[in-house]
Amino acid sequence: LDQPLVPKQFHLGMFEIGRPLGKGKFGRVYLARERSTGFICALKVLYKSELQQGTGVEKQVRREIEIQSNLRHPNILKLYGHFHDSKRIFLILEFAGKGELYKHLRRENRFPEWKAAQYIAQMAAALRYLHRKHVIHRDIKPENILVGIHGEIKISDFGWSVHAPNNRRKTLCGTLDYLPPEMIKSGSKDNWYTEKVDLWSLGVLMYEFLVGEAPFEDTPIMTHKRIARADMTIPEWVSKEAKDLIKKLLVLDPEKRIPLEEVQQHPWIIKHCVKGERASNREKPLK
Ligand SMILES: Cc1cc(Cn2cc(-c3c(Cl)cnc4nc(-c5cn(C)nc5C)[nH]c34)cn2)no1
Repeated sequence: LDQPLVPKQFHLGMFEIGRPLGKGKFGRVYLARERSTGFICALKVLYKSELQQGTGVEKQVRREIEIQSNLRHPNILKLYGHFHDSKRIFLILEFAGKGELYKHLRRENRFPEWKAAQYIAQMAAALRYLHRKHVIHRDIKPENILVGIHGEIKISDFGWSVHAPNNRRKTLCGTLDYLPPEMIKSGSKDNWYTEKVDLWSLGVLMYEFLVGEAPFEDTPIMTHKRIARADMTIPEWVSKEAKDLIKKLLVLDPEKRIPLEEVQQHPWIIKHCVKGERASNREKPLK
């Protein structure tokens, strides 16, 4: 039943459009309801005119559709279908009831360790699923994560994801903060790299959840330098288990980064996420 939008041919008349939910570089997202079933979804509207400026964004949207349509995981935002008219492309997306994670992070400044650990555990599960399908997300950051009605996180925006191995250069747009050293290193023409890039970004994400700012946040030049040297300091008030996991993810050599299976078994994750943990060391009852 979780795929109620069965028809293969969708068109705009099938939907009642509700309030705008957000906007991105190339369009907007609206709350929408499919008329015949009452199914609530998020309709992402992209304007072809803005995509066709030869920036390769059109290929990204095609890749986003191709990749995300074939993914089914509780921590990955579902893409149910797509259609277009003369001027616009429409993506029918799962509605995430609690919106964009980065807004929660900005509002709360940083997350308590139990919440950050649950989010990182869910991210690790979603990335394991992606990597098993040889999909590298390549753009893991708070802005690309949504929160479902039960507080679970959902990776969205597969515009930058690719099927490994890939030697497409990632043109730099947006923040440098999350780029791994192997992607900013100049020199080799082919940016050939592996799923390990998502492990680095997971480490940056974990740091930002706990500290409230990214580990290499600085001027663009300095961020570049600090990433290339993995030059970060972790505040002393971060628990030693959390420090240990961050240091095992933010490793310059991609091959030496802790694998996702070991992330899920790490003491910091077990301490906060495994049911049946002694209540005494839990600030918040597990659901
Ligand atoms: C274009 C464009 C805009 C964006 C960013 N963006 C994503 C959403 C969004 C999606 Cl795709 C799915 N479910 C959502 N639920 C919300 C939401 C829920 N609450 C309570 N408040 C909000 C906001 N937003 C959702 C909106 N904008 N990406 O590409």
